[in-house]
Amino acid sequence: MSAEIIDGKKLAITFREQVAQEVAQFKEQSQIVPHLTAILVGEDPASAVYVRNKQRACEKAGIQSTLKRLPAETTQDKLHKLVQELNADQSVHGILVQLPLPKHIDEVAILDVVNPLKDVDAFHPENVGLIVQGRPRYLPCTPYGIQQMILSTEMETAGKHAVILGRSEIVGKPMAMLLIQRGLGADATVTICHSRTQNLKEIVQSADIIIAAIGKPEFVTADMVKPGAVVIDVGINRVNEKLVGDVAFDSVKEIASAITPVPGGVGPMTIAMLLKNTLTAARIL
Ligand SMILES: NC(=O)C1=CN([C@@H]2O[C@H](COP(=O)(O)OP(=O)(O)OC[C@H]3O[C@@H](n4cnc5c(N)ncnc54)[C@H](OP(=O)(O)O)[C@@H]3O)[C@@H](O)[C@H]2O)C=CC1
Ligand SMILES: Nc1nc(=O)c2c([nH]1)NC[C@@H]1CN(c3ccc(C(=O)N[C@@H](CCC(=O)O)C(=O)O)cc3)C=[N+]21
Ligand SMILES: [Mg+2]
Repeated sequence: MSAEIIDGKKLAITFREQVAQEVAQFKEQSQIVPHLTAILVGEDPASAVYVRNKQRACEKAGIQSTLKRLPAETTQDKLHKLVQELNADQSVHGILVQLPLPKHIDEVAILDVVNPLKDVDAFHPENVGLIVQGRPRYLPCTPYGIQQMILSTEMETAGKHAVILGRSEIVGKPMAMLLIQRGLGADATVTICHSRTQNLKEIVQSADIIIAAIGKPEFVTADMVKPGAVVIDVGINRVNEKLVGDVAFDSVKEIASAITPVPGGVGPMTIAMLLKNTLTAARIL
């Protein structure tokens, strides 16, 4: 039996329409246009895709979006000052610093400067702390989108074994935090795997839910997947000009009960959640 393909693009459109309605209402009441500003330093293929799609999505939802492009050689100090300027700019509600930053930049030091109230990625330690404590201000866009996709399958997550591949601050770690919370689309038993994990294949084989976020094209193969598992593919890899995920989609879909495609899966949902967070930012500022 072939898996249900979780249509992230379609689900994202539903969420974006909802946000667009709320944005329109908010504008009418407040006369304020929600405004997201992203900073992109240098070039990164996954960031390039993100930048393009999110600009378009913002426009459609009635959210103003600005992109600050800086050359790869930009100094720490210059970037730091730009973030401070945006913090002080009353017309900017959401600030997003595209990751990864160039090697010579201290990423953490920059992210720490973002006003936590404008931190729509939820990377600031204050926002991470609130997530860990189960009282989020902003939900991290990619994990939040993934949780919504899992909810859309109507699969019970309570008590299930979720195995996350990757321990990044942007996907793996916050994903684990959402799935261990009490409540709907959560209450899972969570294992995080990374490049030092032993017996990774056996651990993944025991998963009811697999979330692959390592950035290795088609790393998760059919022999690693328990029949009936739900498989979420976060990977955005460019292979011969094509977008490929971290899961060997064609073979895994024959074993899984549900699976997300790349493109058309997690990516569009990440953007939908970013729009939601930008509206939240405009409301709380
Ligand atoms: N669709 C979307 O919305 C988004 C997609 N992405 C994509 O998701 C992927 C992951 O991104 P991100 O989380 O930023 O990744 P990072 O590169 O920051 O982290 C990768 C993680 O994977 C682990 N890892 C690498 N190789 C292996 C391996 N062979 N076995 C087990 N673990 C491994 C690393 O382990 P260690 O810590 O030990 O190095 C690390 O924890 C990328 O393709 C990225 O483009 C990212 C964000 C959003
Ligand atoms: N501070 C920060 N926050 C991020 O959330 C962040 C980041 N930096 N750096 C880069 C990664 C990557 N990322 C993507 C989001 C959406 C798509 C996306 O829209 N994907 C479409 C692509 C469709 C296409 O254009 O081909 C899809 O998968 O269907 C891709 C990649 C967010 N990231
Ligand atoms: Mg660095």
